[in-house]
Amino acid sequence: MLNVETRHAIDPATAATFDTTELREHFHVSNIFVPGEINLIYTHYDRMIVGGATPAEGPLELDHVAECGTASILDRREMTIVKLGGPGKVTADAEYDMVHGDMLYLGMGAGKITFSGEGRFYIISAPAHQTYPSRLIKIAEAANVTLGAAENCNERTIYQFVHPDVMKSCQLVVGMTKLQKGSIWNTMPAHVHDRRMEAYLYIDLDESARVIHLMGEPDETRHLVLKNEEGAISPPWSIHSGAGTSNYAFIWAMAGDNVDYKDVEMVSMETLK
Ligand SMILES: O=C(O)C(=O)C[C@H](O)C(=O)CO
Ligand SMILES: [Zn+2]
Repeated sequence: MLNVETRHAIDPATAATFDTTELREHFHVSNIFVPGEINLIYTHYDRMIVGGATPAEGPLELDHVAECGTASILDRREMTIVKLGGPGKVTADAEYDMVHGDMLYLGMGAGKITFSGEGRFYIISAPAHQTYPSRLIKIAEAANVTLGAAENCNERTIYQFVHPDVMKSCQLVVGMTKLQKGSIWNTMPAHVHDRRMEAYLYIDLDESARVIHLMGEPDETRHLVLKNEEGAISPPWSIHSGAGTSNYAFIWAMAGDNVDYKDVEMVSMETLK
């Protein structure tokens, strides 16, 4: 069963008027992993799609998505699939066996996608203009950078999977950030990047743990309280940062005008409100 929800783009002045329910309606990503279902959110931020596939009784197929207006979803798109939980398999232009934390890049034209096996598959897709080779990327093959310090509670390693230092893609830049035990802050100091939107999915949290995700323009911030395997859609004008009640990991994914991870505007602590 395929469900697709459309999220229209919200401007910062409108977002500043939202109450908690409205903020969550527009920016919160939840309930994407439902056994036997593929659930997609088609955003109008760089037309990024985020979603989940959770095979239960048998394999799930992703092919025609009416919102994309093509015969098959990857006819004019690229995709990254992240494996969460038990092992599983993706079949598209080839067969890919995946374990927790693996990322699979599927290039434009890779065809119908079949998900099978255990656990959940996190799906990220953006429009593409040419075909780059599909590739299964293990964490050991990702570029990585360690940032922060234990005394600032933000010691973390940023693993860059779909990134120019590792492989070519059209728009997608995707990775996973893992916080050390005792560290709770991601992306603080915060940044924005008007050239690219971003989506976060928080993972590896205990049932009772939460991340207070910060969003909004730097001088007009709001928050979303998120649990395990929930996320946030970050418009290009918004900061995306968070503090957890424990350490955690998260998957970040961007699409937009460039694939330059370092092309960001840092936000000074004086600006944050
Ligand atoms: O912990 C961090 O800092 C991040 O992982 C930041 C994200 O990768 C990001 O926002 C990329 O633009
Ligand atoms: Zn960012």
